[in-house]
Amino acid sequence: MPARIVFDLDGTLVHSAPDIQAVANAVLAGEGAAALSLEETIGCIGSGAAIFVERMRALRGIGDAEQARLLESFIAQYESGVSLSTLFPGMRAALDGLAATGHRLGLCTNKPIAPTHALLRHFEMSDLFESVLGGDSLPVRKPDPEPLHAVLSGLGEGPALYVGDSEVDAETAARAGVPFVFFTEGYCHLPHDQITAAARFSEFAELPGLVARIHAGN
Ligand SMILES: O=C(O)COP(=O)(O)O
Ligand SMILES: [Mg+2]
Repeated sequence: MPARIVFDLDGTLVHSAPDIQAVANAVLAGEGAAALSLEETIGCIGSGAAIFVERMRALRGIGDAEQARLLESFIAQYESGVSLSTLFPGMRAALDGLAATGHRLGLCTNKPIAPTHALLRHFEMSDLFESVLGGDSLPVRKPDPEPLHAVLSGLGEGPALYVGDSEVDAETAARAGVPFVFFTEGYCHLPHDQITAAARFSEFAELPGLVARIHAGN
């Protein structure tokens, strides 16, 4: 039976941290603050742009009074940050294969919707997803289950799965009552044995088999 398969974006489909790092460092340079390493950047990703900027400020000792101004500057530059991002190996082939099998694909990310669409356009992936929501599309964002429910409603009926890379995604899926599939090569902030998942994978070539197995109930 065709399933509704919803994906996270940053750290799941796309290694986008180098672009986010570049935008963050442009903002920090304007403040005369030291640049973030890639590792520090990854530690700030997962809960959307406002939390990213809060964590970035905390790392560099920049006070709360600067939040609104720095967030505005970060958002203004975010859409242009696509050229340093790369697709996780085998991702496109796996998703094309799932779509060709009749599964309906959606995207539920905490990245704001404008840079989300910019990244999808850059990688010519917009047509893959029938339903797409970003971190600023609704009044609430992940780990609130509402965005995942809303993306799933856009995909009609059928069994559902959420595929993501972080503790935020695992919590979202659990709260939505949707089985979680954990991609282990992304930006998770917890030890992987603390992530509850119906299945986990490190290579996209494994994903179509996992989807078939989960829906066969074994
Ligand atoms: O932008 C973020 O902080 C996280 O984005 P994601 O939900 O696609 O991982
Ligand atoms: Mg992610």
